[in-house]
Amino acid sequence: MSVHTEPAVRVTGLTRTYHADGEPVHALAGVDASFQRGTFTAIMGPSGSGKSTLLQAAAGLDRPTDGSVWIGGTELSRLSETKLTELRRGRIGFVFQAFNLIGALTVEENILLPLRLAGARPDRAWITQVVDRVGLGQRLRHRPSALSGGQQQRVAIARALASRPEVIFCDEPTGALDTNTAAEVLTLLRAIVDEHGQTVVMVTHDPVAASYADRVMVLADGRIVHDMPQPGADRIAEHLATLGRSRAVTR
Ligand SMILES: Nc1ncnc2c1ncn2[C@@H]1O[C@H](COP(=O)(O)OP(=O)(O)OP(=O)(O)O)[C@@H](O)[C@H]1O
Repeated sequence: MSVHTEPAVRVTGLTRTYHADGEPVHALAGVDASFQRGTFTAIMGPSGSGKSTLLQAAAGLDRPTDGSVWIGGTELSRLSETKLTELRRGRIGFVFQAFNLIGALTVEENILLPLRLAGARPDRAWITQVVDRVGLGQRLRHRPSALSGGQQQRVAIARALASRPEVIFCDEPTGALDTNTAAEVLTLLRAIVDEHGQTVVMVTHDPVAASYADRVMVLADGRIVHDMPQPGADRIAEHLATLGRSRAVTR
């Protein structure tokens, strides 16, 4: 497979079984998916359908029970914990709903932290571009507590971009933001894909947030039940409602 055409992320036969009170819970029941470079995918589905589990496994934060995860040409299950940590720091960005910034560090220190932990020298030209893109040039010396929620999430996005990762995973990145601030953050994610060719995979419950993506994948009971090119917020909402009705009938 050519280096240029291989997907940024590929998962095959991905299975994750938890055990709760001795009973198996099949959070992922065999998921196959590829995420091409320079694309923005939204992952949706009812609560408990396996969205976060898929994201965590694809990002190497959790080891699947079975199946494979590829980041570019690297298969994660073959890596030692040390190599997996290195890969996460250098080749993957992660944006959380709760921002997860370090309160004692400045905005600039937060953005550079993953590079420092990796012992990597920051690419100053790239960092300047990222800071400009997220609009935080005047805030670099501030602490996160002095910023609004939207600004804090933009710091988290800059931090995720600092190492020029192959993919950025976002778990409900706008879940804690009001509508206008959410729109700013989603516009930024869209621009990162369009202007920098980044790959973004985002879990969201919000059809409007998903309408910023190129593709919408819907999970139910640990499986992909819809995988569609951007259908628009109204059709996304219809698909989710249909799913809710059919699940209600089958239970
Ligand atoms: N650590 C765990 N131990 C046991 N079961 C778990 C664990 N983590 C997740 N699960 C179960 O796995 C299933 C999938 O969970 P997951 O968090 O991936 O769903 P989700 O689609 O992200 O849900 P939500 O939209 O509510 O965040 C659920 O049934 C959940 O209860």
